[in-house]
Amino acid sequence: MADILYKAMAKSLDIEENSFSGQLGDNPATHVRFNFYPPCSKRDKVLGLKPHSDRSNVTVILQDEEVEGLQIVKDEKWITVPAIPHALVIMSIGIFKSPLHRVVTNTDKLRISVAVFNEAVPEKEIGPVEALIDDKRPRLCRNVKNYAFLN
Ligand SMILES: O=C(O)CCC(=O)C(=O)O
Ligand SMILES: [Fe+2]
Repeated sequence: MADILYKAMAKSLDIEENSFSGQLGDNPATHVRFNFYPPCSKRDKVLGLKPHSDRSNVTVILQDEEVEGLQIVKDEKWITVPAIPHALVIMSIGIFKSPLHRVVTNTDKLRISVAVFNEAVPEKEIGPVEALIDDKRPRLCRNVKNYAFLN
């Protein structure tokens, strides 16, 4: 699925279809995290997951269909991502922003989510796609290997 997303992202930027997937190679690393948030009586004091950005190239989240909790920062405010049945939340880095996000707790309902992280294997060097760099949009970071260890 990540490959389909990388290709769609490249297409939307009008660059060669394999610009992102080509960099990650044939076998990018996929990690899956199952999150379980028990009900919490101190909702105002306890977070399910503290504010963070994912280090992956793309994160796909299957949220609990009934219980909201995921929030992202937009215009310096926390906004709740709606829980839409069967919909996936997709986060990325770079031009497609990786929002700072957190999970708030719920007083009487537990919440479950599944996050799938797709990223380059450590020995693969990744960096900004050359076709996206120009005078108006200069390179913002160097190429890196062992990306996971830098985080
Ligand atoms: O539970 C969620 O909706 C988000 C989980 C998350 O951000 C993560 O596992 O990195
Ligand atoms: Fe996350």
